Amino acid sequence: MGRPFTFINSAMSADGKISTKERKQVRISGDVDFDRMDELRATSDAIMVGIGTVLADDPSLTVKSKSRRSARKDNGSDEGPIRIVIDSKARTPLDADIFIKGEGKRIIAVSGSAPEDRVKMLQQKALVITVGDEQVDLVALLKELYSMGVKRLMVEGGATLNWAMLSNGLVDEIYSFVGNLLIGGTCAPTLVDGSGFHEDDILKLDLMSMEKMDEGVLLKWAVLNRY
Ligand SMILES: NC(=O)c1ccc[n+]([C@@H]2O[C@H](COP(=O)([O-])OP(=O)(O)OC[C@H]3O[C@@H](n4cnc5c(N)ncnc54)[C@H](O)[C@@H]3O)[C@@H](O)[C@H]2O)c1
Ligand SMILES: Nc1nc(=O)c(N)c(NC[C@H](O)[C@H](O)[C@H](O)COP(=O)(O)O)[nH]1
Repeated sequence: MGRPFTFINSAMSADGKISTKERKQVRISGDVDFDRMDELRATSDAIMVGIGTVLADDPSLTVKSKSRRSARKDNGSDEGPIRIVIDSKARTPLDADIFIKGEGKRIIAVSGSAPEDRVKMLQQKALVITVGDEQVDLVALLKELYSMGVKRLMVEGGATLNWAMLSNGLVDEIYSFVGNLLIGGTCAPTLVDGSGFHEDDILKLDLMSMEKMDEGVLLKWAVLNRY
């Protein structure tokens, strides 16, 4: 059984950071890049983020453009893609914007270590999928999403989830907007955090395109040696 075509979309500073050392959000994208992100959301079957991003940014993960929402509904889809949180311990707040804003299905992926009472509460708001013992088993989850009809999956970070998806060979392409700012900070999250690749298995990319956008540059990469 297959898995969805999966791409990471992210914005990072010129020094590779995706937020500050306190994990505070920084506006990196310009208007054109935010609109490009909106188009990607509108043309994806599902959008996935990690719980760290939900707790730090409380993103709605909604499609902002009314015409894009209408086009989805004209095609018989919900106005927004399925919104998925990778949340081992079921920590997604019940008043998170992904529950309050926009239409469309929500999925919370938890692991077997998630407290039963938290799982039960989240089941009022979303489809809860339990997969994995301590952390969410992303390989198994993507297979299940594919069987549910998710053929095109957008991953919007953050740093740790990007690492997990890439190190499991689950990412086909990376679209990275590099903004005209420097964030600095040893502890500031980067595009890919996690435990890092060993020098013998560094992940290789193929540059698909590069274009000036807003005050920065949009880089599109194909991920090699993926599964
Ligand atoms: N600039 C951007 O494009 C962008 C996009 C998204 C997030 N961010 C920033 O990134 C930061 C959040 O990144 P982060 O790394 O703290 O959190 P994250 O969003 O990457 O979530 C990681 C968490 O997901 C959970 N998880 C469950 N199963 C997992 C698995 N198999 N592998 C890995 N994690 C698993 C763990 O609790 C883990 O800590 C925030 O500061 C946010 O502002 C920036
Ligand atoms: N693409 C992008 N450019 C940025 O400059 C920036 N700071 C983020 N940060 C990721 C963040 O989690 C969400 O992209 C925003 O919070 C959007 O929020 P919505 O989902 O639209 O509510 N993402």
